[in-house]
Order: sequence, then structure tokens, then C-alpha cells
Amino acid sequence: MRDTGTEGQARPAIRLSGISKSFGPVKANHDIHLTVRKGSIHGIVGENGAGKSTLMSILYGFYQADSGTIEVDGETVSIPHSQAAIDLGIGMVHQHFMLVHNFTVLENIMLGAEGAALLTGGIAKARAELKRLEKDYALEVDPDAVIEDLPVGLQQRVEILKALYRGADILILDEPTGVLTPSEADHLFQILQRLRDEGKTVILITHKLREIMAVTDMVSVMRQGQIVDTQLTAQTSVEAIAEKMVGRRVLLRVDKKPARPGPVKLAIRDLTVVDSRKVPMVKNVSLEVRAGEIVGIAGVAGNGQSHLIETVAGIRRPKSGAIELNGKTLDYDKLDPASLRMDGLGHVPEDRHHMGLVLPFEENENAILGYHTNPAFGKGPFLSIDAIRAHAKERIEQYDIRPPDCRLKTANFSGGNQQKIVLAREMERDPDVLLIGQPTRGVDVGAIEFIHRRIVEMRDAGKAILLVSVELDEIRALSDRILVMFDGKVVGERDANTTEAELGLLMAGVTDGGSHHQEPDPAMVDIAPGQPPAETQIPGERP
Ligand SMILES: Nc1ncnc2c1ncn2[C@@H]1O[C@H](COP(=O)(O)OP(=O)(O)OP(=O)(O)O)[C@@H](O)[C@H]1O
Repeated sequence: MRDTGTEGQARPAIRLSGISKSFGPVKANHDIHLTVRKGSIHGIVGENGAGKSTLMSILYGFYQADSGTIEVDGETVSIPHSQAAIDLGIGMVHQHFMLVHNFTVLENIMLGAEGAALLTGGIAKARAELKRLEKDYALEVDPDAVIEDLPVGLQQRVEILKALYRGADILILDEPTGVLTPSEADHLFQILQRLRDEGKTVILITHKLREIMAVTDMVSVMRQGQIVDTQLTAQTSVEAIAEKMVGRRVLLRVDKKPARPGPVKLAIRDLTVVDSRKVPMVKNVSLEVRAGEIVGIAGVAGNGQSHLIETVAGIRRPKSGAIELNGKTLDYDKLDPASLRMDGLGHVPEDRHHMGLVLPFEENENAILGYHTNPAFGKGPFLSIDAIRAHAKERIEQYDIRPPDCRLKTANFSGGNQQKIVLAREMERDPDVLLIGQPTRGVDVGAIEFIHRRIVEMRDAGKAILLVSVELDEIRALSDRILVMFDGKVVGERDANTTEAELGLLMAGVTDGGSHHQEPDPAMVDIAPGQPPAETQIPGERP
């Protein structure tokens, strides 16, 4: 399809013409035409597997297009590797940061550009240049701080500074807010707007359509390897974008009847969990989840939610306290995740790469991971390849996993499709209790609609569901009861009608009496009592 949205502008920052790229039979990009205006923020949205990351990887020199041309600033160029992209003024901020953890900010920024730095005056000059960039773009960060001591929001800032230090005029960000707190995300958007105002060009890939509405000037929609629409953001809407992405109307709200809770299925009593340095991460937490209800845990990442569900899932050992599953107290010294699964506990881990999947395995193998001893998949030590593949094909169809190839290595599926592989495995084993961490991270709107509907169906079928998500929209849409965790403790319980502002205050440690429960998370200090959290100020799909 021709890209008409930005025709007529002299020397755009980027012009892609007829870009195609296949991986075996999969046409990841097919005859892409895209023009990105200089000095604009250009959003790219699309279903999981639509080809967004592939296109950006071509622009950044990770992949070579099979055909087509790339123009940067009016010149036709070839980008055989990332250094060529950097030389052309293109910078990329990756989803998984590429920083050396035990190096300082300054060392990371100079890394790879040391030669140039030494030629032009050494470390002192690099430090001065870093200071200038920080000041010009409001990207303050201590140059001598060690990366591993910085919160993710600041690490991302270092990535941006690194690209600017290398002279980037065009900055590509691939799902930059997936790991950020709402206020960190808000700060990032201010930085992007500032970069744009200074004449830089920003390409932003995100699944969060309200971010698109809030910060972009133009938005392009990708579908099945093609650009199907490019528009001025001001002239479109979340609903229209969602429909173009998926090819049908998408229900952006969760439709559910009031819960009818039954007996307690999961009980956590006075649970305390410490991390590897013996620092308490979960402090004396007690909670219950009944059959037929969804209990959501809201909280800024790092306040104990992950440790809590990983402990219940048998991945971590509790320091003290008790956990009951189906009325039976579990002996966590003897249990492991596999035996807990047999006892009726399903777990969708927050980190699909490290805990949910073995990336070099084929899709059909990951689809039974942890359940491979089930008699349906073989007898004794012998697995039935036919049964395993037939099972995988069924799940691929049910969860619309693309490409529909159960022999493909899991590493070669797009991020959102990898998430669907984990969800399909854990949700369809019919657990009594399901622990779900960040169910829709990196997942497109159409798939979110499906996943949310499936979670509600499971609740209505009498399952007990404990949900952890940093997305307040998701917590509020799905939960029958909401618990807020701050500093390892449950600091409040609310029903689904609670406002986002109220949850935001609890998440920042401001408890019922208006007092701070403890020192708030530094990432959240800009939420003052009586004011909505920064996130609620983003216009978009929410009322
Ligand atoms: N190295 C590879 N080998 C084989 N197939 C690949 C490879 N990289 C990507 N693909 C396939 O190309 C298609 C496009 O993937 P891509 O990662 O570009 O999608 P995306 O739009 O970024 O998706 P998501 O929103 O889920 O991140 C997918 O079908 C994916 O499985």
C-alpha cells in the first residue's frame, strides 16, 4: 500500500519504499512504504507479529531487507550493520537494555565510542558533553552512578543519552514503557516531546494506544507485514486504530457479571519472603482467594508482588508463614513448581523469557513444559510426538498464535505470541488456582480482549485467580477485589469501583489516614496527596 499520509514534505527524516523481508515462509515485512517527518513523533502500532520490530531492525542494521530502498534525510542509503545506522544519525533504545551493569553511566555512554572520545579530548570532554546533553534534554542522571544501582527508568535514560552522545537525530524506541512505572512513563513522554521540539525525530513502537494518542504526531498501523494506514494522530481515535490493527471492532472494556465467590481455594497466612541478600521483600502478608473470584494485586513493580506469587508458585522458599491450596497446608520445603501444578496450581510467570519458556525449544515442546508427564502426552518414559504436536496445533488455533507453526523455535515468535504460548499452556490445564503475572505485557489489543475474556470465563467456571499487573487499567477491569502492595505489605483493599487516583495514592504508600506508610518509592514521589497520579493525565481511552 502506498503511504500517502506524509507525502509532499521535502527531505523527510526517513523514507522506506518497497521494503520486504521474509523468514522462510513468513513474510515479516511486505512491500512497506513509510515516510517519517523530520521533527515529529511517529507511532507504529500493529498486532503481535505484524512486523514492527523487523522493520525497525532493518532500519537499525540488524537485518537486511530482501528488497526495497531506505532514504535518510533525502539520501538513499544502505545500512548493513548497526554502526552504519549510528553513522547515519539513527539511535535505538531497545526493549531489553544493552548496558553493562557493573559499569558507570559515563563508561556505558563512552563504550563503543571510546576511540572518538580519546581523539577529541578524552574522558573530561566526554563528561562535559554528557552534562550538556543532560541539561539540553532534561535527562539528569549521575554520570558516576553504577548502572545496576539505578532504577529501570534511569537506565532507559542512559540508553537515550547514549544514542544522543553518538549524534542520533532519529531515535527509535521499541515498547519503551513496558518496564516503567506510570510516572516514569510520563517523564519519558516529556523527554520525547522535548527531543521533538529540539528538531529530533522519534519513532515509537507501543501497544498502549493511549500513549499513541498522548504523544505522537502521526501514527502508522501495521498488519500482517504491511502498513495499512498512516494518519495524523489528531484525526484518529483509539477505537479506529484498534479496528485497523485487528480488522474488526475490539471491545476495549471487560464485560463481566458480579463475582459469586465460593470456598477459599488459596490462603496465604503471615507470609514473609526474603531475597538473596536476606532483605525482606514480602512482610507478613495474609490474603485469601476464593473459587469464582479474581483478586488483583496492584503496586509499583518491586514492592513484593513478584516475590509473593513466585513463592506461592514454588519458585522461592518462604522464610515464614503458611500457604494453603484447596484447604491443605503445603510443605514448601518439599514442593517444587511441577508438583504444585499436579495439585491444581497454574502459574503464568511475569518474565516469560526466564521462567515461562525455553526459547531454543520448538513451540510444541514449550506448550507442554512442566506437564510433559501427563499421560495424554505419552506412556512411561516415551513421549508421543503426534499427541504433543496435535495438542500444540489446537492451542495455536484457540489462542491465534502466529505463525501457526508448532515446529518453529520459540525464540523466533514475536514477543506477544510468546506470551500467548505461555498463557495457553497454563490456562488450558484447568487449574483450581491460577497465578497470573503481567498477563498482557507486550500483547496487542485484540489479544488482550481475548485473554481478558478467557480469564473472566475461568473465574465464572469457579477458578480462583490471583492477578498481578502494573497496568492499573487491567487490574481495575478484571479484579473483583483489589489489594495494594507497598514496601512488601498489603496496605489496602478496595473494590473494582475504586478510582485510579485512589489506587495511585495507595501504591505510593499513602494510606487511609493520608499519612505515608513509609518512605514512598522515589519513582512515585511526584504523586502528591489529593492529586491524581501522573498516569491519569494521559488522554486516551479512559474516561
Ligand atoms: N529471526 C526470525 N526467524 C524467524 N521468524 C522471525 C524472526 N524474527 C521475526 N520472525 C517472524 O516475523 C514476524 C514478525 O515479527 P516481529 O517481531 O517483527 O513482529 P512485531 O510486530 O514486532 O510483534 P510483537 O508486537 O509481538 O513484538 C513474526 O511472524 C515472527 O515470528
